[in-house]
Amino acid sequence: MQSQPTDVRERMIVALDFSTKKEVEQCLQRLDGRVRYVKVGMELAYAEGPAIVHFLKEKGLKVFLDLKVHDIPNTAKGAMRSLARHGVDMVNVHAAGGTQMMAAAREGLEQGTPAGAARPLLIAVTMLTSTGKTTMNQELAIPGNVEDVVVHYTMMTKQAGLDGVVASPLEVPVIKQAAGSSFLTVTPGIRPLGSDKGDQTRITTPEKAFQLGSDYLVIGRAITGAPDPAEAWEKIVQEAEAARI
Ligand SMILES: O=c1ccn([C@@H]2O[C@H](COP(=O)(O)O)[C@@H](O)[C@H]2O)c(=O)[nH]1
Repeated sequence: MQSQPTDVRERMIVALDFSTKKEVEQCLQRLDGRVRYVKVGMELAYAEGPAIVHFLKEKGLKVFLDLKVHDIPNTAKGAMRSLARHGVDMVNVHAAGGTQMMAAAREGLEQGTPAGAARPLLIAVTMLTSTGKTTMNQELAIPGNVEDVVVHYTMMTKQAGLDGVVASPLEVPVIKQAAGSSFLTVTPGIRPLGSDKGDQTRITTPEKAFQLGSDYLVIGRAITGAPDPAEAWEKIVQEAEAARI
């Protein structure tokens, strides 16, 4: 099992939700060497392909390739085998694909990891942070509380041999209680005080997310959409450090 880095800067993953390499370059320039871990999601990966991952790795950044694989086990396995070749640090699947699919994904990732290289971390999305109880109950037809479903998916994920889960920071205490403190939690839904909630539902502030025990915070628009991204980054770091996280 993995342990979290001690420096908060290494635990902040900036979501590069852009559609061109140029926008990525501009954003990194404005962050002026601060960022250490970035997330490449579907928008950027589909637009720029694997070259964008190699570009970011050459800059010395850690890369979470957030493609949320969700398919039959054989296809998920093949997808992970291919993704492993690109030298990323973290990849993911949807836990809703089931235990068999997640175990197959892990197998594919192991097969595709080049000899001598470390296998990328493999985590599973529990319930998207944009989803609230009403949507989960009525549209997805999943009864109960979001927290209980997140814990259920977490235990499936652990059983399948993955390294951790994606969830809201609000669920981190129950995840750690159920799966153990070393089971990784990667948490989007981060909103500094006064920032726009947008399409997210299960949110909290960066400071609170650290206090709740999130291993990694995924932060997109609060940094990339700020008038001064470097200032937004520094404010989060300073607040975390002031709270002695
Ligand atoms: O449950 C999930 C899973 C992934 N995400 C991703 O995180 C970022 C969040 O961006 P913000 O701008 O900070 O809202 C985004 O790339 C999502 O695809 C998530 O939000 N929730």
